[in-house]
Amino acid sequence: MSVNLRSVFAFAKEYHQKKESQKDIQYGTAGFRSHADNLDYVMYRMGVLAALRSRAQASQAIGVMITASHNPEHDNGVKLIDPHGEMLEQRWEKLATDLVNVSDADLEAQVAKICADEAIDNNEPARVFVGMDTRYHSPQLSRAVVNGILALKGTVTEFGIVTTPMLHYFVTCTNTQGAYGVPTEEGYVGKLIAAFRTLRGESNERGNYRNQLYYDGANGVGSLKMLGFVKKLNDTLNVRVFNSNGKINFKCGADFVKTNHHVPEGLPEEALAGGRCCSVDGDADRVVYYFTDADTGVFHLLDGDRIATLLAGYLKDLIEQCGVQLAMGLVQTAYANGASTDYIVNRMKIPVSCTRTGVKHLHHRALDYDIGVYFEANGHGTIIYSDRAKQTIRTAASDESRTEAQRETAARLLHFIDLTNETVGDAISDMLLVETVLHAKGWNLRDWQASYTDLPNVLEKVYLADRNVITVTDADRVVEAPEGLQDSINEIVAKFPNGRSFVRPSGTEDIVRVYAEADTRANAVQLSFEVANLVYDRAGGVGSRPVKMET
Ligand SMILES: CC(=O)N[C@H]1[C@@H](OP(=O)(O)O)O[C@H](CO)[C@@H](O)[C@@H]1O
Ligand SMILES: [Mg+2]
Repeated sequence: MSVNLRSVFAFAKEYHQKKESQKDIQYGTAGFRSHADNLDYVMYRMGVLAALRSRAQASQAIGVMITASHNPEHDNGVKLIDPHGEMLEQRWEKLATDLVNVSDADLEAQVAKICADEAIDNNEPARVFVGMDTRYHSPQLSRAVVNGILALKGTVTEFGIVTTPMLHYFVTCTNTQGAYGVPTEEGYVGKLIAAFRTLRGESNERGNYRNQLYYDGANGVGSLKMLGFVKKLNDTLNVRVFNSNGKINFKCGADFVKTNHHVPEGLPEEALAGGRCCSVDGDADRVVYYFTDADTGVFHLLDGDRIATLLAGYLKDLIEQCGVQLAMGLVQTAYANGASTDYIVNRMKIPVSCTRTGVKHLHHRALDYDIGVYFEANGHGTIIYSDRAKQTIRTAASDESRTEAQRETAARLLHFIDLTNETVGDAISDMLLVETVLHAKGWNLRDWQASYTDLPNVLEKVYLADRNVITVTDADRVVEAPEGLQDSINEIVAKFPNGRSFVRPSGTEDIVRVYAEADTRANAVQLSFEVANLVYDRAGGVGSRPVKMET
């Protein structure tokens, strides 16, 4: 097989043209994201790049996921998945950005340059997996990706509509020759359900834990797939799925619930009486829990920080019980609530590190531990176990010198590992892990919430003429430019007890995010208001000034 690079250009010129007026875009926190109307040429070129990436990685399978996750319906996006199921290597993000931003006329030369720089032999096979979310424009964009792969004579496997974490899983299973599981939807569902059933044991209820969950599917692929799970779960877990047929992420889903601190629309009336609820996002890689107090009507959120503490605490107990020595650590971002960090370090005695925003950074850091638990506050995260950890636990499960209880605990840990989608944050897998721990402890959400009290916090958006005038360092916590801005933020923060605030340009939207937390809601709101206005003044704010949020 020989590849004529001219075909890449000819194909693009004929079917996937880039407009002259198209502005440059960047491979951001989670790939390219934009209005769906602007993405056809981006998709085509990402198909081309995925084929090149596969060849650069000894013809291993590469994933291309078409989704804009929690963004509104009119947006779409694309992200690439590397051979081990992780996000695309950062060096290649730059290649992706450059490839997307050249003109059609320069496309052939740009592809040739990547081939030369990366020593890619286009006679080698290229293997690419393609998946998409439920947005109505995803199938059309998927055609563009497939055409890009075919222009480079790659082999395409189309998985159709899948969650982002499912596609990561398929890539990993394939490149491990099945060691991680069977790379099909049945293989994925079967692995999770088998582990979940075993961990649940005989009884579906225990202590304060009730076998009823209300699940907001964000009108996306997460609801579609959950409905499939529900059939197979039988009564092991009663899940009532809602928001399965409307506009994606519209007044629902994990991002809406976390950002607005409010129940989603569509929540069944009965759930308001203290029912255990969760929301996933548009591509089902995030999950948050919540309940409404039946007596007071107050809404309580259990976010990604909370999920991290629940899972890490449970794992720590199991590890101690089975008497193995494994180093465990937790990874957060600057958006983690200060109270959660304090609880993990001082009460749970688990080391915590803080990385830049974006799961690729957290995942990378979590690899430093035998058992690395990482979660963003918004509910995106997972647990990864080193080969050493798996081997140690496997040995303990059959070690006759240990007590029977220790062996059983080790066996339980192995099922817990099987229930985890280690490749990336996975709303469904994470939800089943949370359900497993709550069931084991006999907890309702109030019991879970009692472990620590969140500091009141605010997350706000500020619109600037160019968000990139703000640059940050130290895991997003310190502003480098414009000069002097950080000093001014520090002066404001110092006025508030337990105050903390930072700003950074978003990697997924054309905005700057301001985060603030303090001892009271009123103080968090005031702190955020002052910092947002400071940023608006010093960094070129556009549109109306930031207003004060409700307290
Ligand atoms: C504050 C926040 O939640 N930021 C999100 C958001 O990134 P931004 O770069 O902040 O837009 O989307 C990312 C992708 O889903 C996610 O990883 C990240 O945590
Ligand atoms: Mg998502």
